[in-house]
Amino acid sequence: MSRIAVLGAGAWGTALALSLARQQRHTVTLWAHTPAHAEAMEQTRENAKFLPGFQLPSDLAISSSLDAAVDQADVLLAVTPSDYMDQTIHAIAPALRENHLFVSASKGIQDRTFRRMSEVVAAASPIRFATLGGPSFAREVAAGLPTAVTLATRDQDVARALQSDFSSESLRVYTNDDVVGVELGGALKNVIALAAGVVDGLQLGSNASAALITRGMAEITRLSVACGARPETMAGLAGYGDLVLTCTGSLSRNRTVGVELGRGRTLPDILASLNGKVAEGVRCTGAALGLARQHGIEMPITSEMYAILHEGRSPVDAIRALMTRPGRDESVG
Ligand SMILES: NC(=O)C1=CN([C@@H]2O[C@H](COP(=O)(O)OP(=O)(O)OC[C@H]3O[C@@H](n4cnc5c(N)ncnc54)[C@H](OP(=O)(O)O)[C@@H]3O)[C@@H](O)[C@H]2O)C=CC1
Ligand SMILES: O=C(CO)COP(=O)(O)O
Repeated sequence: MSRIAVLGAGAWGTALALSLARQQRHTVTLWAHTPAHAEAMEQTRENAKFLPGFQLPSDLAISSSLDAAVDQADVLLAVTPSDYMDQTIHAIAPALRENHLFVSASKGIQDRTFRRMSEVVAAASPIRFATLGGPSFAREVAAGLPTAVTLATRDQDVARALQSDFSSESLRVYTNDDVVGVELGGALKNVIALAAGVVDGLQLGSNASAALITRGMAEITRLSVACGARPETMAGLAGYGDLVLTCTGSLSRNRTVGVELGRGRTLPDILASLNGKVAEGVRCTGAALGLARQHGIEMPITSEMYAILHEGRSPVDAIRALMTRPGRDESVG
């Protein structure tokens, strides 16, 4: 039994809190950063804003006090959008104890610094760290549908403890010591999912979709390995698994943003219709390119996606540019 604080009451934080609370062996608190959101969930026992349709069990505590949530927990499961990770770890740093474990379930890379979430956390605190990745739409986890995820940490004792805490009949948890690979797999697939959505929005067919996903994986792997990841991690749940899910699943917000771009809608219009829900790939595209430049890695799909998002490039021109690049040997990656 563990005392777990889920920091972030969006769709994913709520689904994980539900999954943990339903095991009936942990004490679980779900922290929302606004009192209004916490009060609404408390009154309705539902997260109508981000994950409607699922009843929150009465023993799942809801709080808008970060200090209280952290003080009463041993495991801190951070599920904010990645651009709030820095703010969150700095806010809780003074309250952290030696026995606290910090698990990041956010999928992103910090703007400007190009830091992964483990690096953002380590810059603020020496707390023991793990990251959760893999193909896991929040709604399906909340519905109790079978899901497999990867939990990565360099500390084997932490890996075993968290694997036991998170595992249930519907959530199968694999461990991995490749934190870099799991973090970059989760962050970079969002960029490729945007591009896969563009391909579908333009109705370019199944051949194009399969090619985009495969060549997307090639560039994700190139950059991740250059950053220290193992190639086999990229072939696992947090790499290929999450890429395939997000590029093909209709529940993906990143893919949905890409589909709408492909259909000709503008980015501000699409983002406004997300109503505060995060599509991490939109911000991560620039950070991924920055990281790639630091490592001298070519990222053609990511570059074209950046041009569509931020430089007014038309989706049709971006696809033409990708198709007419100089010939390449597939065996070099
Ligand atoms: N949705 C999914 O299926 C999955 C999402 N993820 C990842 O989980 C992370 C969170 O995504 P998700 O739960 O979907 O988010 P949602 O789009 O559902 O919700 C947005 C979240 O942003 C939070 N937020 C807004 N402003 C702040 C702030 N100032 N400080 C802290 N939090 C803030 C909201 O908190 P509040 O509720 O308190 O207002 C809410 O939790 C992302 O990195 C995403 O990639 C990973 C796997 C699956
Ligand atoms: O990361 C996810 C599933 O593993 C969710 O993807 P989206 O953020 O695109 O919805």
